[in-house]
Amino acid sequence: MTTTPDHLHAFIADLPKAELHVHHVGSASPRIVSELAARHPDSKVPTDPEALVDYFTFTDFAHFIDVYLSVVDLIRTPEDVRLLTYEVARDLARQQVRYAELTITPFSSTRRGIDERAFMEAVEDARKAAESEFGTVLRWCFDIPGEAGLEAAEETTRLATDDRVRPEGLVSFGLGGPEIGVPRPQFKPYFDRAIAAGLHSVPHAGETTGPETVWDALTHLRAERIGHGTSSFRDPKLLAHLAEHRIPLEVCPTSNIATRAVRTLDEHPIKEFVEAGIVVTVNSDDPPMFGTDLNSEYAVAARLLNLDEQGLAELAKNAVDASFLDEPGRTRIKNEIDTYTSTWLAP
Ligand SMILES: O=C(O)c1cccc(C(=O)CC[C@H]2O[C@@H](n3cnc4c(=O)[nH]cnc43)[C@H](O)[C@@H]2O)c1
Ligand SMILES: [Zn+2]
Repeated sequence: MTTTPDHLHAFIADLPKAELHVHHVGSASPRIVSELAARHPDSKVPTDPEALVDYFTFTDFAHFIDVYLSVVDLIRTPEDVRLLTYEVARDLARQQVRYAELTITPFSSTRRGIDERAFMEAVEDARKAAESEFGTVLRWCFDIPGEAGLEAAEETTRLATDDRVRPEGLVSFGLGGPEIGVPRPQFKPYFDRAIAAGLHSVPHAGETTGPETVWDALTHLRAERIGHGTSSFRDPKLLAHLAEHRIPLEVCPTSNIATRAVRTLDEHPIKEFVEAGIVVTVNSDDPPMFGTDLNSEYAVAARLLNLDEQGLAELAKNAVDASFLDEPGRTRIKNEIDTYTSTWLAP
C-alpha cells in the first residue's frame, strides 16, 4: 500500500471544498462529545477523549448505530443543538470547507423531547453564525431514520414540509440508518411529499445491502444523488445508469471500512465508479466516529484514484456541481478552486 505524498496533503489542506454527506450528530468532535457526556453523567458515553477512540471502534453497522444513538442521547437541550452545530461548522471551516450539506435527523431529537421550533431555531442560529463568522455556507438535509419506521417517516416529512416549522436552510430529504430489513419502497409517499415541497431526494442506499436497494432508491424515491451506493459496482447496468443519468455517488471510503461494509480501502470500489464514468464525490460521513475528516478522505481518494493536484481540484469541483447550492454560489467556489490550483502549480 503506497501513501499519499506530503505535497498532496498540503495541497488538500488548503483546497476549497464542499462536503455533501456528513451527519450532524456524527460530526461531534471528541471534545464536544466528552463535554456533553460530562454534562449528562447518567450516559454510558466516556468523558475521556482517549477512551472515545475505543468506544468508536465498531464491530459492524448495527454496533455503529447503537453507539451513534448513545451520542444522540447526549443532545438534550436546544443549547446542546446550537453548540454542536456551531462547533461542527468551525471544524468544517478549519478544513477549508466552503459549503456543506449537513444531514440532520430531527425525529431523534423531537422524540427525545426537544421542542421542534426551538430545535429549528438552534440550527438556524448556528448556520447564520457559521456563515458570517467562518464564511462556511451550511444547508440541511433532513433524514428519516428508516429503522424507526413510518412514524418517523411521517414526523420527518411533517417537519420538512410544514412552512411554519421547516428551516430556511433545508434543501434536501434523506433516508438513513440500517438498510437490512428496511425496504426503501415503503418510504415513497413521504419522498413524494418532500419532493412536492421543493426538496431534493438524497437517500442512503447500497451501503449495507446490494445494488437492488440503489435501484429502489432511484425508482421509488427518485434519488438525485445516492448516499454511499457502495454495492453498485456489482451491477454493470446500474453503473451505466448512474453514469448516463449523471446521478452522483456520495462516496465515504473510511466510513465503509469503519462499519465493515468494505474490508479494506484497497478493495473499495471508488475506482470502478470513476472508470464507469460516474460522478464521484468524496465525503466524510461521521468523521470523528470514524477517525477521519474530509481532508483525510481526499488523501485516500488521491491514493486510490492516483490523483495529482489537478485531479483533486476536479474531485472538489464534482462536489460543488453535485451540490444544491445556487448557481452563483457554485461558480464562486469553483473559481476559488481554480485560482487556488493555478497559484499552487505556478512555477
Ligand atoms: O432516534 C431514534 O429513536 C431511532 C430509533 C430507531 C432507529 C434509529 C436510527 O436508525 C438512527 C440512525 C441514524 O444514523 C445516522 N447515520 C449516520 N451515519 C450513517 C450512515 O453511514 N448510514 C446510515 N445512517 C447513518 C442516520 O442519519 C440516522 O440519524 C433512530
Ligand atoms: Zn451517511
